[in-house]
Amino acid sequence: MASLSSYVASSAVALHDLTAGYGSHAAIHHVTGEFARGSLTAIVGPNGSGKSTLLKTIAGLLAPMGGRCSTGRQALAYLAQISEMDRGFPARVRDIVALGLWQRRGLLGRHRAEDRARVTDALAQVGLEGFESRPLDTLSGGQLQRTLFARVLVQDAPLILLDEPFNAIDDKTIRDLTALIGRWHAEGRTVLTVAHDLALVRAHFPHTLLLARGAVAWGPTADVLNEANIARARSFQEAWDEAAPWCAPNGAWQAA
Ligand SMILES: Nc1ncnc2c1ncn2[C@@H]1O[C@H](COP(=O)(O)OP(=O)(O)OP(=O)(O)O)[C@@H](O)[C@H]1O
Repeated sequence: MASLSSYVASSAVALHDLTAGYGSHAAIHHVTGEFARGSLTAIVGPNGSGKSTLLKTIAGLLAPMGGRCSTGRQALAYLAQISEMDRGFPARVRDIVALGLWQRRGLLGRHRAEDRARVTDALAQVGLEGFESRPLDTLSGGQLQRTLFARVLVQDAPLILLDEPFNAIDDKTIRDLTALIGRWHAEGRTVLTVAHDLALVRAHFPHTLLLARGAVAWGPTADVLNEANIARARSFQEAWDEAAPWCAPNGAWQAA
């Protein structure tokens, strides 16, 4: 068996017996596995199964309650669910996209001509030419998601975490954004995407993690998304008990 250090080095994200949640409530339990460098993985599961919690923990926004989550300190781009965003924030499209530069320039750093060109180029790549000055609160849902993808483009990170990027957007936007995700994958980046549409996952994501507070199945999408696994994930959800102790002592949610 590989040592933990070689295991971590060969992966972009390594989870070891990871438990994470809020206060005393563990939302994900005893998850162990790795996202290989350069892999493209969909994270699927019922509502409340811990998908966003896992992404937030990988992004470093939540500390593990138990176990470990290692990203090897590589730069990462994290896109929260659009519903978590304050659409009334007084900003223009160019400001939101330029936030992707902060690791390079600092939050208050002056932007150079090359930075402005980068922002303009990223907007063109997501089909938003000429949108630089548009206030955030005038964008449609699809335009906002395209703006956020432009920010990820500008960030140029090797690890990309996307939380439900296909929610409430039309088919054309979904096609354009999945093409962009496919390009990031072809460039060798590691991409983790929370998604609900299993047909879309089967068509575009080579790997899948099926989550129901623990990893029900994790591997090639065709192996993971079978009827038995999907039914198992659903049954975990139906068995959910809000008053349960914070964590099954034997890691009962873990994949068999
Ligand atoms: N900030 C929070 N404080 C307390 N509990 C939370 C918080 N955020 C999420 N939870 C709880 O953690 C559990 C997992 O939530 P999470 O958002 O990770 O699920 P999800 O799989 O992303 O769901 P969905 O598909 O509905 O977005 C749920 O029971 C949820 O109520």
